[in-house]
Amino acid sequence: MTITAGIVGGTGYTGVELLRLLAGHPQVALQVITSRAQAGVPVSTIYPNLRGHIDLAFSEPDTEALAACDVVFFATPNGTAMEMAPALIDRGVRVIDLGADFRIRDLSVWSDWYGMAHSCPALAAEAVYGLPEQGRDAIRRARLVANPGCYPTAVQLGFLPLLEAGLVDTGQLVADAKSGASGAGRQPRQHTLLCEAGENFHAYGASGHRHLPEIRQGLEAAAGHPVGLTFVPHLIPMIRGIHATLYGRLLDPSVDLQAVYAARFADEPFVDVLPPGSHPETRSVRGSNMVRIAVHRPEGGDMALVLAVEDNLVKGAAGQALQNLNLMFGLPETLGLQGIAVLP
Ligand SMILES: NC(=O)C1=CN([C@@H]2O[C@H](COP(=O)(O)OP(=O)(O)OC[C@H]3O[C@@H](n4cnc5c(N)ncnc54)[C@H](OP(=O)(O)O)[C@@H]3O)[C@@H](O)[C@H]2O)C=CC1
Ligand SMILES: CC(=O)N[C@@H](CCC(=O)OP(=O)(O)O)C(=O)O
Repeated sequence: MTITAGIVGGTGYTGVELLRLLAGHPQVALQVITSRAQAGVPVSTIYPNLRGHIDLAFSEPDTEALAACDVVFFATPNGTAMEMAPALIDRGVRVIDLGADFRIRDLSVWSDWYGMAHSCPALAAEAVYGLPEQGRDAIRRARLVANPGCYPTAVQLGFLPLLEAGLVDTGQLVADAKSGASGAGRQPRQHTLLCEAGENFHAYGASGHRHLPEIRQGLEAAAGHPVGLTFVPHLIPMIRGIHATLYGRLLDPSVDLQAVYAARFADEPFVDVLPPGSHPETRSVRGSNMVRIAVHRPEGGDMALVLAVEDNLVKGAAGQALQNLNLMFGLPETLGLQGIAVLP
């Protein structure tokens, strides 16, 4: 079986990462790749790493061409997929949105954070949140998958075992997360210039970031009740990678956290629970779809401390999107995703 795929927004960092991964997937044939600014230009002219692997040129987004695909990925700014997805889904195309248009169930919350009205509420209600480790059966059946954000993937996976088993005070969760600059996308912006981001380190969005409601929604589903979460993102001077440091006050400090995490993720191909005492490094997942997690219980307190690392462009975006495609089309979940991280 060959699945035909299209990508809307192929020149951004998540789009090109998707191209790299699809080029190595044995059962997906890329048929359409769009960019308005680069229409007509061969993909390999912009991204020479794909020379000899992707023999296509960028084209203008065109519903007719995209409707001939089995699946279409949107790697576009927020607000684009919700305009184009309904026509494709009506034509029987399955859609995976790497942006945030379909991630939040409460559309008034979505509008507050994303600053626009939602143009297709019925589809938003139908969309399935694409975090396989929390609900892969619904993803298998989905016509429309909302691929999680990069921070939400690391933070939710890190907290899930604690919340599902009711082990922590869910009123006071803390997620302190650091991202490389590729998380801000390829559009030139002052704060990601080398001279601004290099040799520099700072928090941002400390009073509120748009990933807060997305993370909270997933954690509340895991806990079964409302949770209190403080989420503080930071920009660190590297290109790829997210490191999340998560804190939760244990209700029973004698619990064996290592055993809880090992059991919860034992059958997950893309979550690696490290041995006791480990400190995961972002480079241990660079270019791979793996999340590596270590759990600690620091001396002198009752805090559960979880360290989680991922590549924001792979498990945090394009890799997870391909994992979702595999589920949606009944393929082995790991197909095309078993590349080993690049280190150093
Ligand atoms: N960077 C990251 O780590 C992560 C990003 N994401 C999300 O993935 C999405 C893409 O991110 P990223 O790759 O960084 O994005 P970029 O902003 O770097 O790229 C955007 C792409 O979308 C295309 N595009 C822009 N506007 C439109 C439009 N109106 N219609 C059709 N195509 C359009 C652009 O091409 P052109 O303008 O030439 O058409 C370009 O190819 C975003 O929603 C982002 O929030 C999710 C997880 C992680
Ligand atoms: C470092 C950095 O700037 N990261 C981005 C988040 C990454 C992202 O693109 O998230 P969405 O998919 O939800 O848009 C930010 O904080 O805005």
